[in-house]
Amino acid sequence: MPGELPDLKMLALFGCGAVLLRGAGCTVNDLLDRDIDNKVERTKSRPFASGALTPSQGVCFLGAQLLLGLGILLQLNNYSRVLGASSLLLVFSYPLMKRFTFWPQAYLGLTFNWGALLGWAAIKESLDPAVIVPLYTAGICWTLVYDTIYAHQDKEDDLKVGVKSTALRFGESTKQWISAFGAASIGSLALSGYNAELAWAYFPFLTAAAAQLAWQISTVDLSDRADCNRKFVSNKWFGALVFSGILCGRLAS
Ligand SMILES: CC(C)=CCC/C(C)=C/COP(=O)(O)OP(=O)(O)O
Ligand SMILES: O=C(O)c1ccc(O)cc1
Ligand SMILES: [Mg+2]
Repeated sequence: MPGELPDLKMLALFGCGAVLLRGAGCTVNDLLDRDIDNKVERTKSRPFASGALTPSQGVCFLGAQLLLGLGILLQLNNYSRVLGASSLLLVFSYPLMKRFTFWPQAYLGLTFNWGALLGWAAIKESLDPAVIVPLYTAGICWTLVYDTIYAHQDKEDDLKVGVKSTALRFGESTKQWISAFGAASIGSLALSGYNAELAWAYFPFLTAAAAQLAWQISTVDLSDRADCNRKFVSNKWFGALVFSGILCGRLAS
């Protein structure tokens, strides 16, 4: 509702759900990647890659994560329960994509941003295409930016172990590609906010978020692993700016 704070119970449920599902995604990913991760310096000390945990212990842990996730999903409306459960198809198939396509980052985008659809559905019991299509698109384009930067950390190792990524696909043209995806993300966020009738206060935050994105893309040294990681992590600020913009755009409307 315009001029109101978001439902705090929903915010808490989605906060916990995001942490749980991201965790479950990491468990699946690290289980399926254990024979790749043990050949790569950055990942070889992970629990399954190093043998500290057995795959069956991993499956039990995954079961616990998914059960807790189910506890959250059951508190939402029926429409959202189906939508939320269907995200598991993406979560379970994501780790396989890096074996087949140079665009696993796009698939991670489809997976990671499912929550945007779910959030809308949980409140409205429907999906309004004018808002959620550009919102989901914006999330996918944003993921393509930060996960391509992330993948540049591993490009030499990935070549050795036969893993594909947009970092390898884009190569020397990475900055042009991610600039285009960054611009598409900002444009789509503007359209989504406009269609959701957010107040003017949303747009200064979106402008600041665009500046943050432009800063990371223009300053990242793609041949420096530490800098790639730093710029990847800096996306928490991009997320915080967009979130604050939505909040203020709603309060001021
Ligand atoms: C909800 C989901 C799908 C969560 C998974 C997130 C994740 C770990 C992505 C990176 O995979 P990666 O194999 O490219 O990265 P790394 O090399 O760090 O394992
Ligand atoms: O949650 C992670 O570990 C993660 C998320 C996004 C990425 O692009 C890479 C890793
Ligand atoms: Mg991996």
